[in-house]
Amino acid sequence: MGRRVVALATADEAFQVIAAIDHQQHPLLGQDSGGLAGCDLNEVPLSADWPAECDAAIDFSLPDAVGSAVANCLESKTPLVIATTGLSDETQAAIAEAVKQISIVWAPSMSLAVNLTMKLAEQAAAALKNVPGGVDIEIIERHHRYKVDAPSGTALKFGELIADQLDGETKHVHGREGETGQRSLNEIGYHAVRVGDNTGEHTIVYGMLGETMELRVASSNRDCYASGALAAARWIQGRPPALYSMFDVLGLS
Ligand SMILES: NC(=O)C1=CN([C@@H]2O[C@H](COP(=O)(O)OP(=O)(O)OC[C@H]3O[C@@H](n4cnc5c(N)ncnc54)[C@H](OP(=O)(O)O)[C@@H]3O)[C@@H](O)[C@H]2O)C=CC1
Ligand SMILES: O=C(O)C1=N[C@H](C(=O)O)C[C@H](O)C1
Repeated sequence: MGRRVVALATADEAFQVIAAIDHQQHPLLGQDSGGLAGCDLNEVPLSADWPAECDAAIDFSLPDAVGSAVANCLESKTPLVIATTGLSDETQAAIAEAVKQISIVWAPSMSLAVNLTMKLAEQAAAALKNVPGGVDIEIIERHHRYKVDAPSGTALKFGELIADQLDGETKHVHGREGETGQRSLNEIGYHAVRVGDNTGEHTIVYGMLGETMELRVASSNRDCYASGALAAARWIQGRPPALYSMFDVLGLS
């Protein structure tokens, strides 16, 4: 994702890439980040050091690395866009503390289509929850074989938003195996498929007695996430310290 953010930012006059950051041991440190991203050389070498100041930072990294991005942005008072998924409770607590001083956009999907589908999924859950016979809601996500967290942050967010629309307590069930017994009506099922180079696909199934409805959103490359993160970096300029979501950025709140 870092490569696509650098490539799209380089191609857009509204942005100037001033740093490209990876960890201390990365074998490509020192190489031109434009070259690594497959675009024009930009004389910004891949580095482990954060700049003293910049207008905004975008984090697509690993769950364990997000804490250091938050700490660095706090030090330089830099607005931060966090796209990394699978964050620990500790990192989430660090974000909650940081937003007292800096503005942060945090979302499991930067894609416009995904965020719009989340709104439709909420609406569908609210409309179908009292249907005669009940509705079974299952979330199926597909991603590339390299993905390290499951289910996707996006699938978890879909589940959270849908659960908020349902009555009573929702059980979140991850996969099924063996003698599971009959499905209860108060659960949301999650299924994480890992296949090839799939760049991200989510299907929300609403199964009723007599008919089934599905909402599906799929990317064909990863630029929807990179361009969404850049839009968030632009949107966050001048915002007061707070935790924002892509719903805020996209005007979907
Ligand atoms: N919100 C959204 O729209 C999207 C979110 N994502 C999420 O973004 C994250 C990154 O995805 P992706 O780009 O595919 O993952 P990659 O593994 O391809 O890239 C992560 C990069 O972060 C580097 N890294 C590791 N530790 C640190 C550190 N301490 N500081 C800086 N960089 C570090 C890794 O280095 P090394 O390779 O050496 O480990 C690697 O280069 C995932 O959590 C993914 O789920 C992905 C797409 C969209
Ligand atoms: O790792 C990925 O690729 C993606 N991760 C995000 C997630 O976990 O939801 C977003 C997107 O689906 C791509």
